[in-house]
Amino acid sequence: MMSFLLAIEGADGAGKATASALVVEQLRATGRTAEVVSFPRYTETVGGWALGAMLAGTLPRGTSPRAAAVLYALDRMESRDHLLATMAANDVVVFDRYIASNMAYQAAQVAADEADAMMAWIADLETGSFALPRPDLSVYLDTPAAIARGLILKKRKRSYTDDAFDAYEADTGLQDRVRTNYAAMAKAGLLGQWATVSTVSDGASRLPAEIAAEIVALLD
Ligand SMILES: Nc1ncnc2c1ncn2[C@@H]1O[C@H](COP(=O)(O)OP(=O)(O)OP(=O)(O)O)[C@@H](O)[C@H]1O
Ligand SMILES: Cc1cn([C@H]2C[C@H](O)[C@@H](COP(=O)(O)O)O2)c(=O)[nH]c1=O
Repeated sequence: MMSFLLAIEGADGAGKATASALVVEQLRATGRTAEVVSFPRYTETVGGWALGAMLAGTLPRGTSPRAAAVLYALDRMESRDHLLATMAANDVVVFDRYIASNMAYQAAQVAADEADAMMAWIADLETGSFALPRPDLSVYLDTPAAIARGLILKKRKRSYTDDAFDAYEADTGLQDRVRTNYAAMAKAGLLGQWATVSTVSDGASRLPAEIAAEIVALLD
């Protein structure tokens, strides 16, 4: 079975996990098989464990953007069998973050004139060297910074840290640059087709089920 690969992307606290779960629920209600695969897989892979330590700030040394990119790609590479099995068993696989996350976040941590090269290098590493499949559609959940910050505080306790904000979430400048990168990637169609879905209306969060329905409609 050829499954449709849908990537839900966005800054921290954009509402990706919530939307991904509801998209799967709504797809199943229409008779399609669907499952979420969430990256990083903190408790399932060596790369995921190392990323948890990096985000918790407990790694002994700082991690360069390129080294971090390799760890995120490694987490997906280690997940290859799980990914292929999920694809074989489902009409739609919904990624709660995928390769575009690596491109948006690591390009946000290098000089502006190196950002495009960083994105191209990551795309080549993951889809070329590591032979990971490209998404059929990436959806950028566009959530304003102030709202996303509030939603991060509502998140459940994480496996890798007790802190309210991990290292990337605490860096508001990084989050702003990540948003800029996502908007540019969606416009340029990097990695394939994109759609942008706003999660707010009149300055307030939209209902999660309504956001998910807009995403499901994109597949139809
Ligand atoms: N549209 C929404 N309206 C109200 N609350 C929401 C909405 N979307 C998500 N939330 C809540 O915000 C919190 C964070 O949401 P979620 O985990 O989906 O974000 P995320 O983008 O996956 O975060 P991260 O990438 O940082 O892990 C959760 O407690 C969730 O219930
Ligand atoms: C998959 C992936 C993630 N990141 C960044 C984005 C977040 O700040 C953290 C952890 O993700 P979570 O959704 O909060 O659990 O890691 C990244 O830089 N590159 C990636 O490939």
